[in-house]
Amino acid sequence: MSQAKELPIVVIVDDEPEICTSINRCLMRVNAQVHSFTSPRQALNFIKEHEIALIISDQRMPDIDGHDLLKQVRNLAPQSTRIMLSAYQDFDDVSKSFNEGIIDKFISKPWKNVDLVFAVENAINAEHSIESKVTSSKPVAGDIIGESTVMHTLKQQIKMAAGANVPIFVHGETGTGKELVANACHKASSRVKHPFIAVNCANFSEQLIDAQLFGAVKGAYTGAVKDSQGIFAQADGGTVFLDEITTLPLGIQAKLLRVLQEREYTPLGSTVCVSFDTQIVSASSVKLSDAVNAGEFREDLFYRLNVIPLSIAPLRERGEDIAILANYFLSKFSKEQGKQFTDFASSTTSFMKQYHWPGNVRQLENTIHGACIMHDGTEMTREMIENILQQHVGFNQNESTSSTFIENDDENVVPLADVERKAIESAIDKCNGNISQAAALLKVNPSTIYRKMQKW
Ligand SMILES: Nc1ncnc2c1ncn2[C@@H]1O[C@H](COP(=O)(O)OP(=O)(O)OP(=O)(O)O)[C@@H](O)[C@H]1O
Repeated sequence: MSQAKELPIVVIVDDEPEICTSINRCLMRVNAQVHSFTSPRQALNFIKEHEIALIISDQRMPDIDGHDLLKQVRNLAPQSTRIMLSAYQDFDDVSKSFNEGIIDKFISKPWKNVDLVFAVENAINAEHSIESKVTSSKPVAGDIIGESTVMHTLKQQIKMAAGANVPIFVHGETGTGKELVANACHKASSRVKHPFIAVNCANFSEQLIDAQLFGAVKGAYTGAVKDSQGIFAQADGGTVFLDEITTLPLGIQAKLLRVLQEREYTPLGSTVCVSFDTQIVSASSVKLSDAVNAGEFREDLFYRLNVIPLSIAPLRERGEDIAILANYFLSKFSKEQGKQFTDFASSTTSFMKQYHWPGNVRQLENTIHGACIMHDGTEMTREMIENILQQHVGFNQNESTSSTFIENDDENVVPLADVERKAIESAIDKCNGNISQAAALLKVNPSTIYRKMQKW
């Protein structure tokens, strides 16, 4: 066999010959044989005769569209990596193709060459290092623990969203792992070697968040004693994670919209425009659409940021993940604390599966951490967990019909919002009204409490 034949085969399909040519040019430095087709039918005929490693297809084509083409390729060459090129407005269709296992990744048009090369090289390297490639085992979103169907779907969506180079919005209750997901999107993209910088929008006044994001020149506001670089500049080439985006003051919402539209910003007090290249991931525990309806968030900014929406289910809705996460945290903290814990008593596991976890994974993590510090033994009992919950959120061991449990009897079910409110109010009471201390007890940001109080 000649050297050329051993190179992995990459197929490009786009009805526009210029697009084929520019992808070809972009992949010139990739170690692969690249074949391009303007006709999906010709591409299929080629694929029937050759073992391909990867296919990049346009989404909208006359005759056979990208979805149908890649579906056929999945059947003909299930081991191949399938990338769809798409204008992001078609995200719903792309998402469907993805969930059906038809595509592995999508890249928006116009694409960045670095993203395309990164995706192709990754796929080819994976292909070469693992004889039989299993798509779901690619090392993406690896830090996210969870085997439930919803978490599998989320991990797939992260793989797809990373590198698409359009804004991603992550929604989930407090402590569900929004920052973790944002970071996974960063790590799975070609921006991985550049910084990932997170900023909690709720922690600042309008002026400070402006300076924090876009920088400020000396004297722009009281306290600006020297020029400062904003997060957009610091994260250049990487990712900016804007947490609790709905708390952004309206003035900054307007500025952010302009910045995203024009791809440049002006530091506070300056007249010089600065262009930037960063991926934007934003997140909120409030649905963006709800914030828009409540008049707290600009609708035009909503459309800009919500291009790829990712949603994380609350922990209580993914029972099988509770045991997996709990075991992971037990082994981690037991080791860290020099303890002997190796397992949970079976009653502990069923207790943890029944509990509502209003603070989600963060609360589970902190509870097990606390139990590892405060208790000893080889098996972690239900009492140890209850004891920590009692200290943190005033959980009452004697209340058999405790509102913190998921009840089977519909009439006794207490809305989660009430459970959460009770936990927060009880923590605030314990701290004599000190929100920062209450937040520390609940292991959430003070901004989370302020936001919820505002809502009540
Ligand atoms: N699926 C998961 N696997 C492993 N750790 C997780 C997972 N989800 C969350 N965590 C852990 O839970 C904690 C909270 O996660 P994170 O800060 O990402 O949540 P969040 O939704 O951004 O919280 P907040 O709404 O308060 O900003 C972190 O320590 C994180 O590592």
